[in-house]
Amino acid sequence: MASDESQQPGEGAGVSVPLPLDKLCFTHSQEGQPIVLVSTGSFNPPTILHLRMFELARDDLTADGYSVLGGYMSPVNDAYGKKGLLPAHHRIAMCRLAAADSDLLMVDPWEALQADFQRSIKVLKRIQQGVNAARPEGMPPVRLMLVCGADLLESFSRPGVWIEAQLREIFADHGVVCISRGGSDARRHIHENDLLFEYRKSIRIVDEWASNEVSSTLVRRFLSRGLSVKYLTPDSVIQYVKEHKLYTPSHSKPMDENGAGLSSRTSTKDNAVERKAEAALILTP
Ligand SMILES: Nc1ncnc2c1ncn2[C@@H]1O[C@H](COP(=O)(O)OP(=O)(O)OP(=O)(O)O)[C@@H](O)[C@H]1O
Ligand SMILES: NC(=O)c1ccc[n+]([C@@H]2O[C@H](COP(=O)(O)O)[C@@H](O)[C@H]2O)c1
Repeated sequence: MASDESQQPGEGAGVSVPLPLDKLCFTHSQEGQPIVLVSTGSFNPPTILHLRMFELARDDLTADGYSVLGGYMSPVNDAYGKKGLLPAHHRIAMCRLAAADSDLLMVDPWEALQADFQRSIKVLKRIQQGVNAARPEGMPPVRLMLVCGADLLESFSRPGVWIEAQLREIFADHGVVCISRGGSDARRHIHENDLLFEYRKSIRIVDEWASNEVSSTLVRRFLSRGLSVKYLTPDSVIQYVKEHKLYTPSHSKPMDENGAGLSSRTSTKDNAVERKAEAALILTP
């Protein structure tokens, strides 16, 4: 299905960003259909559960004969405007630190560096193009799958949040790996929603049997109260947070303090200028 197919890898509405490819394990491709995983989100900050999602998804797909070549975290654009969202350069830096120890995870800063909010389908298409352009000759096309928690799956049926045609494209062309999460019943949600039910075969539900109550909200709350977050997020992220004095009570104020709108999905001019200035720095891993 068509969606920005004309867009070249690394090219968006704003800053051109190379796709990191260093951890992609192209040699796995002989073992099964090649898959690359992508998770979009705030990652504010990344937690161990964000990292776990990729491990769970890889195990589940591998057990069914797929070959997972790598994975990407794509931090959301500042214009998403979620309350307390730190500027993208901090979230990109923390995601990179969190991904450093992973054998499959990379961070694609493209979405965060664009002039405006980007729909997830665009992120999937961009990474799909970049990965396939780099794949060795003779390898079958690599499929990009969206990895998410059950709460994100629930948002698919929230009016005005997603575009139905794009959801159909995500299901039909990519597929979703949905990780169970306390408070969300993914199976029931699929049963109760006609669109999700229609595409139920494109949604893999993976149960996390270890306790997974950790969220970025919890980590931010602990940090703003001066409490320990050790074992909830990697030590390198904790170090970064300390060095940059993030998630102190002043950082937890709504986004306008940081230069972006609260809930409108458009960025200010100042934000765009700042983002361009930061881009050179961010593009260097
Ligand atoms: N504990 C978890 N279990 C399953 N999925 C999770 C978990 N934490 C995050 N995710 C998933 O990771 C993706 C990115 O999430 P996000 O950055 O919004 O984290 P979050 O912890 O939900 O954030 P916040 O608490 O700030 O709302 C989403 O698909 C979300 O569902
Ligand atoms: N239509 C869309 O493509 C769409 C809608 C809502 C959220 N999203 C993405 O889902 C993620 C949700 O992140 P949070 O769970 O932190 O709100 C973000 O990366 C956001 O870009 C995409």
